[in-house]
Amino acid sequence: MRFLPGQQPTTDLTYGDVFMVPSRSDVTSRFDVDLSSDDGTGTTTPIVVANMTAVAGRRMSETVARRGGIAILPQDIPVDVVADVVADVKSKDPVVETPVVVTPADTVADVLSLLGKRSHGAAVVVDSGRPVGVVTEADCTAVDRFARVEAVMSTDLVTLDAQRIEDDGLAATFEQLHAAKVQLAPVVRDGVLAGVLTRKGAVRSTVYSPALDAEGRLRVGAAVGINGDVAAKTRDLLDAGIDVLVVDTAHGHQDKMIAALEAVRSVDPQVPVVAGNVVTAQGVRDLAAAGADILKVGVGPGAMCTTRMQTAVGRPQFSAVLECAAAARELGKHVWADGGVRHPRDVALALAAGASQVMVGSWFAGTYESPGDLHEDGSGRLYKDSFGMASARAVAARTAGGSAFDRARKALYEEGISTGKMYLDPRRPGVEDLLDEITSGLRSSCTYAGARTLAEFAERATVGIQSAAGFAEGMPVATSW
Ligand SMILES: NC(=O)C1=CN([C@@H]2O[C@H](COP(=O)(O)OP(=O)(O)OC[C@H]3O[C@@H](n4cnc5c(N)ncnc54)[C@H](OP(=O)(O)O)[C@@H]3O)[C@@H](O)[C@H]2O)C=CC1
Ligand SMILES: Nc1nc2c(ncn2[C@@H]2O[C@H](COP(=O)(O)O)[C@@H](O)[C@H]2O)c(=O)[nH]1
Ligand SMILES: [K+]
Repeated sequence: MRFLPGQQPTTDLTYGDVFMVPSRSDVTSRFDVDLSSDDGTGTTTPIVVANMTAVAGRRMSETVARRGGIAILPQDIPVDVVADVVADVKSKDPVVETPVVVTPADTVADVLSLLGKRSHGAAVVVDSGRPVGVVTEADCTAVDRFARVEAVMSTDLVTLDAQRIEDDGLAATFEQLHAAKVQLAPVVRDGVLAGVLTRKGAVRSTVYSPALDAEGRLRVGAAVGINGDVAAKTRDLLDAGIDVLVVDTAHGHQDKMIAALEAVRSVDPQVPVVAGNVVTAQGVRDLAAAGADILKVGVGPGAMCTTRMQTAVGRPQFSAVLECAAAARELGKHVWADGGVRHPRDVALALAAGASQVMVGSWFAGTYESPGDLHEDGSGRLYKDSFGMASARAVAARTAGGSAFDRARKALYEEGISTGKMYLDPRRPGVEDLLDEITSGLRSSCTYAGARTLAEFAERATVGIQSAAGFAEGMPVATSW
């Protein structure tokens, strides 16, 4: 990446401070851009779901890996639960999606409480393993909430055979759904429900490639903190089958992190080890020397984060990524840009600055696939609760096993908000909708720069510095001014 001629920055910059100019390009289609990362994590979409309790769980992990990204399960989740989630994610099909399933005897209230778990807008009704109907939210309106599913479901079913999907291909399957005027259909194998395929899912599976391990199963990562028996926890996580290990703490450039990395290396992990967070070249060098393959960059840009207000510590994220990526490149290492991503442009800028991937937290909290319960705010808008991993809420959960005295001491150090409210975008309520928005923006950014790969993008991108008015000019204007 280079700055426009004459524009060497004299101050640290964040995503909003910069823009990219187009360069002459011989990339004629956005579909020709390869978004795979080159950092050894096996992702084909450079998006990592942040290890936050309000964001990364089993549905998120499965859904994002199917579209080429990877989720990191938070350090606060007990290891046996991580093992269970990893096994579950790895049991999922890379193309056929996991449906919401109900039985004919369930109630409309049951359906309504479950529909928001996935983005399909429908549940499959199953009897003895076989699909017998489909029920949508529309089927559940203006009926008694205790009405049984069998009374409201539609039974003129279009089902897809798993083998035929493979034989005919996804484009033909899409046409079949289109001709039948349905948005989704249960997928069966020997008559038994194997999953569901939506029209959008069929299209997406032709545009994205899933992030798969050597055995063709979806990938998922997990985080470990720097306290306690780091080697033992690492061993347990590796035994659970994780594909990436993130060693995570707020202040990554500290001796305890270096000791934690030594503990991690002592168990000889055969998966990439990510460590952070840092924002300086020296932080990169020290953690790389201690054994990190990938450095996680970002102090204070996170939406749930109060570190900068509490401590004045941090660094505007674009400059932090730029400096850390340059230092990492010299060592043959990589960086992940972690936090502060609110628009697709931020992802493009982080990658232009040299990150191999971008970590997204709070933005993804506001989706059907995040772990939280769906709430309605009284005006009809849907939202989910989000909270920082250093918030009082998370600290209380993390220290639950400690003595009351220790918990009271820890509670003094709150560096995150406990009460974030992340609204679902009615036009993009699912995480795949956000991935579509991000990756289409990013593919387009790459063609503007004349890049076919992310490595070419980081090399070719030309960046300028803008005023607040420059940034505002780029905003769409939906009503007259
Ligand atoms: N990217 C960011 O800007 C930030 C991210 N977070 C996230 O919150 C989660 C919890 O992290 P964390 O608070 O580190 O908790 P951890 O449970 O990982 O513990 C941090 C350890 O580091 C010690 N420590 C020393 N200096 C600091 C410091 N300035 N800030 C925090 N700990 C320090 C603590 O000791 P002692 O308690 O005795 O001081 C403790 O032993 C992580 O997921 C982290 O990524 C949190 C804040 C900022
Ligand atoms: N200072 C804090 N940082 C936090 C906290 N919880 C998470 N984080 C960091 O934010 C990113 C995600 O950023 P986002 O803008 O996408 O939400 C995450 O990966 C952590 O590094 C916190 O409580 N305090
Ligand atoms: K912030």
